[in-house]
This record gives sequence, structure tokens and C-alpha cells, in this order.
Amino acid sequence: MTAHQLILKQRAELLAVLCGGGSAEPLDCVLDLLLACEVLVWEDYLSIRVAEKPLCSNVRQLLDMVYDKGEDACSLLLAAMSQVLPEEQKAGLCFGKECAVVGKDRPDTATLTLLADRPVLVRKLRDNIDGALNALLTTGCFTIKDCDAVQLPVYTPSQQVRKLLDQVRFKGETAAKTLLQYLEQTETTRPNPEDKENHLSANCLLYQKKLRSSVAAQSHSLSTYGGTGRFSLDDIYTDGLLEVTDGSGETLTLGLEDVVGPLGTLNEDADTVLVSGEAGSGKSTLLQRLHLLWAREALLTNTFLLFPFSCRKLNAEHRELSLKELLFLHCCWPDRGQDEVFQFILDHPNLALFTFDGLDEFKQGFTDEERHCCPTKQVPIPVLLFNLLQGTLMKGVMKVATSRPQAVGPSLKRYLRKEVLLKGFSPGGIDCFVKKHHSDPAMARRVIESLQANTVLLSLCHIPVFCWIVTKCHQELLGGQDVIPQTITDVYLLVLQHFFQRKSPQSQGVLGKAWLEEHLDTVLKLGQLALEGLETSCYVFSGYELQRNGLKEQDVSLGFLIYCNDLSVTDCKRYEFLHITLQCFFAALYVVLNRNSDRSAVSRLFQSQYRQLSSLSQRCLGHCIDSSVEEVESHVTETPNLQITAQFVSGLLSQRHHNLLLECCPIAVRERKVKQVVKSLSKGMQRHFKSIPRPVEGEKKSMHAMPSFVWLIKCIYEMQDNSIAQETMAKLDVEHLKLTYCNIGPVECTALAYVLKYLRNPVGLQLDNNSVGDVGAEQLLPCLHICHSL
Ligand SMILES: Nc1ncnc2c1ncn2[C@@H]1O[C@H](COP(=O)(O)OP(=O)(O)OP(=O)(O)O)[C@@H](O)[C@H]1O
Repeated sequence: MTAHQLILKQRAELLAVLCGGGSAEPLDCVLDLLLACEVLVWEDYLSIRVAEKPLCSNVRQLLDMVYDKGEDACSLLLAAMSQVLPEEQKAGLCFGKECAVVGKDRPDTATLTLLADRPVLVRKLRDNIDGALNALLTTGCFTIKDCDAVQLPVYTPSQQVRKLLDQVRFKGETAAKTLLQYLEQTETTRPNPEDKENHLSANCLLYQKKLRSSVAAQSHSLSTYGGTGRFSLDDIYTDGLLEVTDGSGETLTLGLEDVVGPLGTLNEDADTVLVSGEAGSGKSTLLQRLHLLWAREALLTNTFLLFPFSCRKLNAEHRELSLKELLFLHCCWPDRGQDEVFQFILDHPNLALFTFDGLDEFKQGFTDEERHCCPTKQVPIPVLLFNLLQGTLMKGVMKVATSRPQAVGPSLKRYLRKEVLLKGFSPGGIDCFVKKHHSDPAMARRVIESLQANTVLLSLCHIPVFCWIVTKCHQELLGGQDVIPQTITDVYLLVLQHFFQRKSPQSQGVLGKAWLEEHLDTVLKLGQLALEGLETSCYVFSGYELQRNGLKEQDVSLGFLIYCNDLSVTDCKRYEFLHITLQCFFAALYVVLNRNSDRSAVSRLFQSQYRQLSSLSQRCLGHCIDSSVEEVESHVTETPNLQITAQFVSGLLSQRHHNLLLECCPIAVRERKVKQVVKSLSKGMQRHFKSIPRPVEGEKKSMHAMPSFVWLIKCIYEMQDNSIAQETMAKLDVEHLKLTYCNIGPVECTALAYVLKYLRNPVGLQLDNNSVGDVGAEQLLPCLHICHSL
């Protein structure tokens, strides 16, 4: 078969191997070789490698162009690919008869030499880019701006070299000569590449450099500030409160550097540290900070390689992968010596760190049923992930995972080295965050004063994501709202209003009273996308899914959806909500405002938590679990977000927002939904009350609340309806209410006080092992008259 035919016949496969990993490196290496042997001229190269186009379009254009150039060009393309691709990717492909990809005559200008030697130069300069830039800068060939353009953190070291070579070519012959002279000088001082020891560490060091630059690029800015370009992580990061309980039950406060350190270790044999915290408490941001500091060699200096994973993105990986593929495909590929780098990781597990953000977002709940320990065997992603976490695979590699507390069950807990609790901002942290956010000190002071005047809002600000919203929407806040924000629904309505206001044509003006009605169409489309996503644990959406929901460019430009900051998995644009709690809010808006939703939508939402409870009790009782278990397991991961959605639904149906919703939803439909919420809350409470055991003679009747009791209380609080709180508490007949280990912070205290103040008879309230703090204790004041002991 001719090379021509081979290219045509294997087009799909060639396309797949050149863009399958999502990295442009294989294509770039092939292009280097084709430029060197003059199959491509410079103009061809420029028209193929357009950064704005998806990688697969670049590859298709290369295949078409070379195909048009004839049989010789096709042979050289196949030979170049054979030279560049790793063995495992070449399996099953035919590259025709062997031919050498070499340059023709020795070029007579420095500029042409750079082209002819491009593949070698990329390799040589990767380790030396700073020196080369320095030489070009001191001879005046390059300006500081040129150097910055080359060293953008989003580029890998090889891409930086190619940018440098392109820029030198653009500058002309003198710059090209300077670069060649610099290389000649450094050649003599270069270590001997044949030296095994140097060679080995050089490949690993090169990979470390590439990984550091990729991690730095990914962790440099916060997605909630996406697009505004206002803040880098450095500008805004504020330390959160980190706590761990040690073996003797004592609570220790940790610094960021202690997350991976020995403090608070409970199980010396385990390698997984869990950072848990409520929605928006800053878990992803904390990991991002760790990543950035590692990339800058400012923290975790004993960690040679750090591999960051997002469980949200792992959900989208449907292939079976080996550990090696997981590491290199999802983080970055080594440019040289892949096997050697991987062997290094296997040989030195103590020098590697894996992080997994958002375990609660992973579609499948943790199980330790399938053991797997072979790093090269391909298995489904859940098997890889769970075996890494439990330490069957890659024992000795430290792992840090983050999760909402409810999503981590006892089966995973026994594999944990320690559990670090992230409790959000301290009161000082809130001040510090506001000051960082507002460069104008007078404005920062006004915001802080307004928070201090509204302690409910202040208590909300302990959760960083609420603090971010409140600070971002300071104008709406200080401008005097009809409704003073008291609940998280109020706060999210504020952010909704803020985003619409930003895009409104009369941008200086205030949105009209009917602003929600004006934007109802967009809200419903976003809401449907959000709800469908939550029900299937889907937090990342393709352009096609947006289109299917009728979302257009102008809807996206409002800013609620952002591009996924994903450099590795795919070239297609993917979107996610600015924050997952915003996805929950849109889902709630859809449940409340959609006139066509089926009548049971509200009740189903509230029932989701009982599916979790029944699945947990099934597992605890060790009953035979039938085939529906997978379905039940997946509900476990969805439940925390559906609970938040239910909380927002309660808030939106509050009488306080009646006027806002008036024109968006017929009164009769709204009333029906309100009744459904009230009924669901009452039924939920009944379940708890029924579980109260009969008191043993001589002891007080007491109830030990489950975390979902606190959730129901929070829903009642969102409704801001005294009569519901009163009716619910009228049925609670206990003398002692135990709320230990229920993740109660200042926000929960506000809700508890609102509801418990209606208790008929005095109770003893036990709140040990929560994070009440001074602000929380202050929030509890309204119910202290009825709580005779605390
Ligand atoms: N330490 C921090 N410093 C400054 N801002 C922060 C910090 N932590 C969180 N934020 C702000 O709050 C937002 C939400 O935080 P983050 O996504 O880290 O929370 P999370 O705990 O991972 O939430 P979830 O469990 O819902 O995924 C961030 O995008 C950022 O704007």
C-alpha cells in the first residue's frame, strides 16, 4: 500500500493518536520534523498551528495538506509520526516502509539552520530557556515583553522553546545567530548525555519542570473571578480555619503546611488525608493554594511530583486506564523518557503526591470490593481511584482528597490517615478577605461595618463562598434592598440580580422591580440544565448540552457559566457553573418557576435524602444488597446538592419573595408548591420524632439528631415563616436534644435559634463537637430562654 493510501485509510486512527491525549505535543513534534525536512514551509506551519482552533482541526489540516503534497510527503509524515509516538500508541498502525526524516542540504543562513535543526533545538533548549532568553535580552534582540510572551505559564517548556524559536525567526538573522552562538557556548559545559545517572535525573527533572509549569498555570487564578482578570489567587487567598482531632480527642488547629504533615495522624498505615468541609467552605481553593505553592517550590518541598485530579473531570473519563495513563493523560505527558519517569514514581512513592478534589462529586460512591494493585493494567476509573485512596495501589504515595462531610461513609473512613476539617473563615478572616477584595480601604470599611450591623449576614460570611457573594454584591447590599439579606436564598438572589444588572443596557441604573420576570427565559434554561445535571451528578456541560437546553451565547455571556479550566482531557469547550451552589440555586429556581414541571417535582426533591438514609441503613445492617444498589449508591453522592437545592426551594417559596415571583409563577401553582414543601418538612420532622426511643426509667427523654435534622431546620429557616417553625416544634416532646457531630457552625446556629425558640418545654441542648464559635453562640441567643443547659 502506498503512503498516500495509508494516510487515507488510517485517517481516523492517525487523528486519534495525534490528539487523543489532548496534548498538542505529539503534533508539535511532528511539525518540527516536517519543517526540518522541508515537507512543510513556514507559511504551511503557520496556517496549521493556529492556537485558537481546536487541536483536531489542526491535525486534520496537516493530514489534508501533506496528502495534497504527494507520495514523498506522505511517507515522511508517516515516518515522523512513527518517530514521535510512543510504542503503545503505535500498536495496530502501519507506517509503511521505513524512511529517515532528515534535512536536505546544510542551510546557509542562521534562520534556516534554526528550522533545519528545530527538533534537536527544542530538546536542547528545554532545559536552558532562561539562559537563551537572557542572551537574547542582553544583546538587545529581545525585549522584556518578548521574554514574557515566551514564558507565559500556560505553555509547557517545549511550547516555550517553540515560541522562542518562532519569535527569533520573526526578529531576523541577527537574533538567530545570537541564539546559535549561545547554544555553541553552552554545549561545551553541558553534562554528558550518555552518563546514565545524569540522563535519568535529567528526564525526571524535565518532567518535574513541565508538571510544575502546568500546575502553576491551572492554579494561578480562581474560577469565581473568571473573566474579570481582577484577582490572582495570591491577591485574594485568605487562610481558612483548619482543625483536626488527634487520638486523644483533642482538637488541634492546623496551618496549610500541616495538611500533609504528621500532626493529627490517626492511622500511620494509611496514606490518604481527607479535607472535609461544607459546600463553599473553600476546599477546592485550599487545594489550589497547595498546588500553586508546590509549583513555586514554596511548600511541600519534599514532594518531587504533584499530580492534581478533579473528581468532576474524572466523571467524564469513560475509558479504562492504567495508572500510568491516568497520571500522564490527566496531568501532563513527559516529553522524554515516559517509562523512565513512571518507573521513578513507582520506585519513589514517598516523593509523589496525588490530590483528588471533590470526592463528593464523583458519580460512584466509594466501595472497597474490587482490589487492584497493578500500575500498568487498564481498569475502570472508579477501580483506580478507590484503590489509590485505600492504598492497595501505589502504597506510600500520599494522597489528599476533599469532600463534603456527608459524602464520606465509614467504608472510606477506615482508610484515612487523618481527617482535616475546613471550617471556613474566622471573624478575622472575613475582615481580611473583604480588605483584599476591595482595594479602596474606605469601601472595605463600609462593607465590614454593614456586616457587623447584620450579624445574620456576618455569620453567613464564615462560609467563603457566601463571603465572596456578599463582597461582590456590595453595591446592591449597601444600596439598601427591599429585603435585608437574612437567608442564603436572599444572598443568591443578590448575586442573580448583580449579574443581570451588570449586563443590563442601562448599566448604571437599577434593575426594575420585575427584573426576574424580564430574565425568566434565561433563568429557566439555566435552571433546567442545572437540575438535570444535579440529578445525574453532572457538573460539566458540553456546548451541545447547552444548545439542547436552548442556551445561546448571550446567556453564557451573563457569567453564570464559565469555561472549564481543563488543559488536558479534551479540546472541546466545556462549561460549568461558577460554583456548584449556584448550580443548586438555578435548579431550585427551575423547580419553583417552571409551570410545566410534573406535580411531584417538589416532593421528590425533599425525598432524595431518605433514599440516602435507607441505603446507609441497608449497608450498616449488612443486608443482602440487590441489583438496585448501584442506583442507590449514586444517590448518596447527589444528595448533598439536592439538599442544598431543597433549601433554596424553601427560600424561594418564602412569603418574603412573593412579590418578586408574582409575575413569574401563577399564584395557584406557587401555593401548591408551598403546601408541598410544608408537608415534606413536616413529614421529615415526623420521621425524626418517631425515632426517639422511649426513655429508660429515671432518665430524661432525649433525641439524638441526625445531620438531616439540621438540614430540615435550615429549610424551615429559609421559609422565614414563624407559624411553620411553631407547628413543627409543638410536636417535639423531649427534655434533651443532642446535636453532637452535626457540622453546626454559625450559619446553622441562626437557623436553630429561629426554630428552637418555639419549643413548648425547656430542653437541654448539647452541641459538643461542632464549630459554634463566638458568632454562633451569639446567634443562639434568641432560643436560650428555652434551652436550660447548653
Ligand atoms: N481561602 C479562600 N480565600 C479566598 N477566597 C476563597 C477561599 N476559599 C474559598 N473562597 C471563595 O469561595 C469560593 C468557593 O470556594 P470552593 O469552591 O473552594 O469551596 P468548596 O468547599 O470546594 O465548595 P464545594 O464543596 O461546593 O465544591 C471560591 O471560588 C472563592 O471565591
